[in-house]
Amino acid sequence: AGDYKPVTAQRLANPEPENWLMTKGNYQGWSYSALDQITTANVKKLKPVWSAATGMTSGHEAPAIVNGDMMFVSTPRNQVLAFNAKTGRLLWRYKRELPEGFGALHVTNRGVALAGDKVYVASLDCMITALDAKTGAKVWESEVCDWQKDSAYITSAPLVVKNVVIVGPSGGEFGVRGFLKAFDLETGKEVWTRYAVPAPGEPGSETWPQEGRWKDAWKNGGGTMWMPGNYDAKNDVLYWGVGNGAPWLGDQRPGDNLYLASVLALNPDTGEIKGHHQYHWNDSWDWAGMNAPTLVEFERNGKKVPGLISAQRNGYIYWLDRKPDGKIDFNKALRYVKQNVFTSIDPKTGRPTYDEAGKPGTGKTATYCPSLWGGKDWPFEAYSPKTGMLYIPFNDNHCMTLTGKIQERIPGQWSAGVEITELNLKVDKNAPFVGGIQAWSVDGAKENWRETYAASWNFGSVMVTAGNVLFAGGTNDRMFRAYDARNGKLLWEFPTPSGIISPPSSYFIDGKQYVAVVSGWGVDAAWIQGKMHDSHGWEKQVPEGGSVWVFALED
Ligand SMILES: O=C(O)c1cc(C(=O)O)c2c(n1)C(=O)C(=O)c1cc(C(=O)O)[nH]c1-2
Ligand SMILES: [Ca+2]
Repeated sequence: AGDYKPVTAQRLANPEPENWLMTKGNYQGWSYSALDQITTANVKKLKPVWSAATGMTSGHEAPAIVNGDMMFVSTPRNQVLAFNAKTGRLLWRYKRELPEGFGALHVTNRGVALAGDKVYVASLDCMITALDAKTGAKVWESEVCDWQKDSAYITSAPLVVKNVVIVGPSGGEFGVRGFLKAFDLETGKEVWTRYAVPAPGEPGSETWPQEGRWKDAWKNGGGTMWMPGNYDAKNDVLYWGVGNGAPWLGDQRPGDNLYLASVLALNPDTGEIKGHHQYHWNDSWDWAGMNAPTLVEFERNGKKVPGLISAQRNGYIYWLDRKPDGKIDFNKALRYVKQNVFTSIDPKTGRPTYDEAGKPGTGKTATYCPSLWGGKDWPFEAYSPKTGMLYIPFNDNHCMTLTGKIQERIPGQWSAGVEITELNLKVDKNAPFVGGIQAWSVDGAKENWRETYAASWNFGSVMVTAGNVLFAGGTNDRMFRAYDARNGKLLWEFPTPSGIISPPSSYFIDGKQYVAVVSGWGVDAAWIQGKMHDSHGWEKQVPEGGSVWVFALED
C-alpha cells in the first residue's frame, strides 16, 4: 500500500464510514458503523472471507483497526500485525519481547491508535511505541511507567487527540496510583501527566485521609485509567474513566476518595481537570469506573441536550449532563442488574447511600452483588443513532463474598487487601441466565429488549451498524452472532476457533462491507469459566488461540 492515507485530526473527529480508525469507531465511543450494505434482511448470507492465526494465546481484546486497505491488530504479549484488509495478506509483524521476570495480572492489549502515517501501541512493560504504518518499523518509544518500580503494566489502547497520544497504565490490584500521560505524536516527548488521585493540597485531596494511620493512602490509592477515553471534539473536552481504589477495602482510606470510580473531564492540551462525576464514593468492591461514558444527545423536556451515558460495573446506567465547559451534572441512574448495596441515590447529586452489610472491610466479611466483574466489566457498549438505543453486554445473578485484610505492598505483587485465592464468586444456581445483552432507549430510559445466555457469561463488546445489525461475541460457545438491533432477534451465527472477547469492527473496500472480529478467549473470561466449571460443571476451558476473522456477504 504505497498510498497510505494519513490520519489527520479532522478525519479522527469526523471518520468516514469506510474506515475504523479507532477502537470504538468514533470519538463519542459509539462502536457504531454507518455502513448499511449488510442488513437485517441479508445478514444470513454472511460468509468468512479470510482468517489468520495471530500466533498468540490468552485474551485477544483488540479490535481490527482499518485505514484504507490496511488493517492493524494488536495481540497479547506486545505484538502488532498488519494485514491487507481485503485479502488477509500479512504485511508486517511487530513484536516486542517482554523483559525477563515480567508478570502482569492481565496479559492483553486493547488496540492501537492511528495518526498521520504512524501506528501507536502501548505495551505490557509500560512503553508506548510509534510504528511506521507502512512498514512496522519503530519510529520512537517512550516510557509511560516503570513496570518494576511501579508494578504497573499497560493493557489499554491509546487515544490520539490533536497532536498528542494519551494512555494510562493498569495496576489497581498492585497499589498503583493511576495516571494518564500524553506524548507528542511526532517526537514521543511527554506533554503532560494527570494523576487520578490528588496529592495533598490539590483539589480533591480533602476526600483522602490527611493524618493518622492512613495519611499516606493516596500514594498507592489506585484509580488506574486502564480503558481508553472518549472525546468531545466540538467542545475540546476529553472524558476518561477512573478505576478502583487500592487496596479494595475502603476502610483503609476513609473518605470519598476522589477521583476513584469516577469519570473525569479533561483539557486534552494540559490534562487539567474540568469536571467530574463520582459514581460511588469510597469504592470497596473493585467496581471501579474505568469505562468512559458514551457521548450522546438525549431528550429533556422535548429538547435534545448533550449528555453522557454508560452502564457501569456497579450495576447502574448513568445519564449525565455534558456541559460545554466540561462540567458534568448528574441526571439519573437506573439499575440494570441485581445490586444489593445502594439503598438510595440522591436525585440531585447522584451520590448513593449504602447498606453497610454489603460493603467489605478489613476483617469484615460482606456479600455483594454484582460481584467485582460488575453488571458489565470492560467490554464496550454500543450506541445506534438510528435506533436511539444503548446496547449493553451484561452479566447478572452473580455475587461475591470477600473478607478484607491488611496486605503489605510488595512491588509486582497482588496487594488488593484480599487473598487472590479467596475471591469467592457465587453464581445463583437457580437463575435462568448469567450473561446477555440489554437494549435501552436513551431518551425513554427504559429497556426495550434483552437476549440472555443460560450457560455463559458475556465477555464480549458489541458493535451496531446502520443496517440495524448488532454484532456480538462474548460467549463460551465460540459464536460470533448478528442480531436485529431493533428487537434482539438472532439472525446469524458462526463458530470461531476460540471464544470472542474482542470488539467487532466494520469497513468498506471496493464496493463491499466487511465485518472483522478477533477470536481468542482468555484473561478474566477464562478465569471465570474455570470457576463456573467448579460450581456449575460447565466445560472447564474454552479453546485458546487467537485468529482474525473477516466476513462479507456472498456475491
Ligand atoms: O485495576 C486495574 O488496573 C485493572 C486492570 C485491568 C486490565 O488492565 O485489564 C482489569 C481490572 N483492573 C479489573 O478489575 C478487571 O475486572 C479486569 C478484567 C480484565 C480483562 O481483560 O478481562 N481486565 C481487568
Ligand atoms: Ca481492578
